[in-house]
Amino acid sequence: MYIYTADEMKEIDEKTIGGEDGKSLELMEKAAKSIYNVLSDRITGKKKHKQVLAVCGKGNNGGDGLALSRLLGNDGFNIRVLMTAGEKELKRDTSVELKRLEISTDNVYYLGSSSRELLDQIIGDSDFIIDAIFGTGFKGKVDGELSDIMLKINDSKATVVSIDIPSGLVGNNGRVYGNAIKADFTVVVDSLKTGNLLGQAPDYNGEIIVGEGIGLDKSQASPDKRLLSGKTAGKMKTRRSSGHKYDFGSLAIAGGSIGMTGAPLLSAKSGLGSGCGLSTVLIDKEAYAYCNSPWPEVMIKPYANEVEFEKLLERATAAVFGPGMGMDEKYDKMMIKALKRDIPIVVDADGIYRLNKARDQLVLKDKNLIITPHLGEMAKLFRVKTEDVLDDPIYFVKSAVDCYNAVVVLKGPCTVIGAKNELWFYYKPNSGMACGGSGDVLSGIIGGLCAQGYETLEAAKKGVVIHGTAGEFARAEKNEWGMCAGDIINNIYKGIEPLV
Ligand SMILES: NC(=O)C1=CN([C@@H]2O[C@H](COP(=O)(O)OP(=O)(O)OC[C@H]3O[C@@H](n4cnc5c(N)ncnc54)[C@H](O)[C@@H]3O)[C@@H](O)[C@H]2O)[C@@H](O)CC1
Ligand SMILES: [K+]
Repeated sequence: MYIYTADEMKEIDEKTIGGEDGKSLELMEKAAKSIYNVLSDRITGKKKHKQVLAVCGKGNNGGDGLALSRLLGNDGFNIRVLMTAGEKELKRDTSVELKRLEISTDNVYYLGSSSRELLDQIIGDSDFIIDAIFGTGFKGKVDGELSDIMLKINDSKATVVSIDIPSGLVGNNGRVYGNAIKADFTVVVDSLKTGNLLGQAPDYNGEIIVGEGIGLDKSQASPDKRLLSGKTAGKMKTRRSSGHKYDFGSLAIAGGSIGMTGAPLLSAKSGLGSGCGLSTVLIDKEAYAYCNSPWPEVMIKPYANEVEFEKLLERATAAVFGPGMGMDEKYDKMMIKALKRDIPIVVDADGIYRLNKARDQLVLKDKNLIITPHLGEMAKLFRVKTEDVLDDPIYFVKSAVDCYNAVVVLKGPCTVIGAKNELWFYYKPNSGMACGGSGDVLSGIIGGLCAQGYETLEAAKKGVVIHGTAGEFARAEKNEWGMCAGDIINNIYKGIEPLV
């Protein structure tokens, strides 16, 4: 499934309409029908007693909401409409849809004209609220009376259905700068937009359902963004029954420092969990004394200097560099040694900001490099603020791909994987994954897959899916509060199963 930015979608809309009279209204009707088809499966009960309040803005999203209201009205629902813009401000098609609705003017309310008591009352006694205030054309911040109305809707008992995107979210990046609607369902028109997945979208979307296509002309769109899932991650390679441990690769994890020896251990254990034959933590001699492993299957080898470090790397078929390593400059030399080896390397955590320094000293052109930053690490890599990355994560992923000739995994509730000319979005919000060690587990899985011979993009895609699925199983066992990195590790095998 392809994903578009709101700007790309606007171009597609314009190309489809192509100045043809009536075409945009036809698309609006198709959008409404596709949303209606999704909803009719989900809205049950005696329709004639159900109150629907459609809250509609001046743009095409508002028009979609009005056209949908007509279909729901024909179906037996009681329809009321709250317009958030005056009649004269409405876009032409939206104005046409308001007339087509043909409901009594008593049931059409206007923000700014109707009293707050009355609006609070109609919000309070609605069973369903259709959120068609803003769609992907929204930019900026919601404030004033509209913001109060949104909060009222969010607090109401009604089931809230957002059309295309919860109103108040920015269509390109999913950011919320003021208030926004919190939906129970978001019914996306035709195709997912990046704003449905990124930024704060997971806190507002509710369940996301993509409606059927509305016949948009995408012939000139050249899409590069796709949804990553168990299906698009591809299958695991079969394992040779007669194979021995060296056939399944040897992973080295360089990391750990005093107080942070657990990070490389989590990564090493996860590498083994992903099927790799051997997993070894390479740790600074000083920190070695503090390294207590609960896993005897993980080897731990200390080094005193970069020469010893390089020697220990010799047998590795892939490496993870950075978990729990700390900021000490002495590790810069180890990083250069690691990157000079002709093996795939996952640079994670404290390794990431070092890449900036190492870049001038290395030829990264033909390297099999994977970088796995979270938002803050991406910001550090480019010496910008975290907010800047949130504003345009796609730009930073693409820039990191180009700067470092790497596969880039920007971790978050929607993880974005970037490679040359392609981007993959893995949308699996799970607040239980937001805990120390979860990233180490991911780098270990990806490293373990690289050690077994999966190429970098394939390892990143599979690794992200395995990690996310393992996290879902951990959540099912222990909930989002109770789960921790060790629980994700214990479920890696369940994350692999769908890919076998
Ligand atoms: N061609 C069409 O008719 C189609 C329209 N579609 C719908 O149209 C939506 C996009 O429509 P539009 O581009 O008209 O815009 P929207 O309906 O998303 O709403 C934005 C409107 O509010 C204004 N606005 C933007 N930021 C604002 C702010 N901070 N405060 C106040 N007003 C602000 C904009 O100027 C615009 O008029 C999609 O989300 C989708 O729902 C789709 O159904 C596909 C087909
Ligand atoms: K909306």
